[in-house]
Amino acid sequence: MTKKIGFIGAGNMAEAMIKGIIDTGLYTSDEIIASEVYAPRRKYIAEKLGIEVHEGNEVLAKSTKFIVLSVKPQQIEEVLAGIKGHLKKDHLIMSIAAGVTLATLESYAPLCKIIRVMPNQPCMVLASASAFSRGTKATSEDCSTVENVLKAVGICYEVKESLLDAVTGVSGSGPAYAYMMIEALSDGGVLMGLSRDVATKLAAQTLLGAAKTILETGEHPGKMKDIVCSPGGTTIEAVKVLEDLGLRSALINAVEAAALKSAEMGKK
Ligand SMILES: NC(=O)C1=CN([C@@H]2O[C@H](COP(=O)(O)OP(=O)(O)OC[C@H]3O[C@@H](n4cnc5c(N)ncnc54)[C@H](O)[C@@H]3O)[C@@H](O)[C@H]2O)C=CC1
Ligand SMILES: O=C(O)[C@@H]1CCC=N1
Repeated sequence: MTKKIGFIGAGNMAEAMIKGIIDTGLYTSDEIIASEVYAPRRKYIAEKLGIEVHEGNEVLAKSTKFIVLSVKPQQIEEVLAGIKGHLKKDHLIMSIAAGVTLATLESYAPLCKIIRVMPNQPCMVLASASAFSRGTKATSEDCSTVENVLKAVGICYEVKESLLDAVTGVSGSGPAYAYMMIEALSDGGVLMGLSRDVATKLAAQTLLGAAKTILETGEHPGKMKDIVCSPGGTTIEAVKVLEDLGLRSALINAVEAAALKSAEMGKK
């Protein structure tokens, strides 16, 4: 057991998390191992992040006690079946797969301690929002191990497993909604004559600034919205358009749709 952490599946999320963990100094690149079936991806990750990347998952299971399952939900069963013989009771498995329940994970790896996490993609810039639930064998120390990783790359909360679907709808899938908003705001800026580059940077910084304001002041978003809306001014004209077109209900329905999909995936 020479490595501190191992990622099975070196895709987008694994890359984002590993980059965040290295950048923040929690683990060094030589303390991290990954396994990945796709050869060009192995080469890319090894070169970009300077970590050991293997084709098979067995080496990884033998090299570390802390395994992150970062493959797609549909691949979890096959991956765990493939390394079952190497999984011992001191292995801690952190799954980030959407919709795969603790009960399902525990049925695939009955000896192991398991924690189910819903992170989000901005872990690569140390600004992720995650939540986790512990399985029946996971100890408080295991939760701390997982929290150390999640807190190194952002904020995290422990929640009841039944709430992880809601977390998926808000923050797991949420970056996609925010990227769409940035893209659309930028389109609006271009429509009104700004260059694409300036419009995108202004839009992104505006979402970042609004988010920082809520997190740092703890103020209600509605109160801050009111402060921006001058009586008879420009913003309230735009707010009326957004209300007429249903921005709020579109977002509420989007969160519900993603959460329901996550719950549906958990029933399989
Ligand atoms: N993309 C996102 O923003 C988020 C994704 N998640 C969850 O994270 C997990 C990974 O998602 P992504 O990184 O987006 O997917 P991805 O498709 O980019 O990464 C999965 C990687 O696993 C590799 N792989 C497939 N089978 C394998 C096997 N048997 N052994 C080793 N490697 C194998 C694939 O080649 C691929 O590189 C999913 O379960 C998803 O539900 C959770 C939160 C956010
Ligand atoms: O779309 C998905 O299924 C994954 C889980 C949350 C974000 N991406």
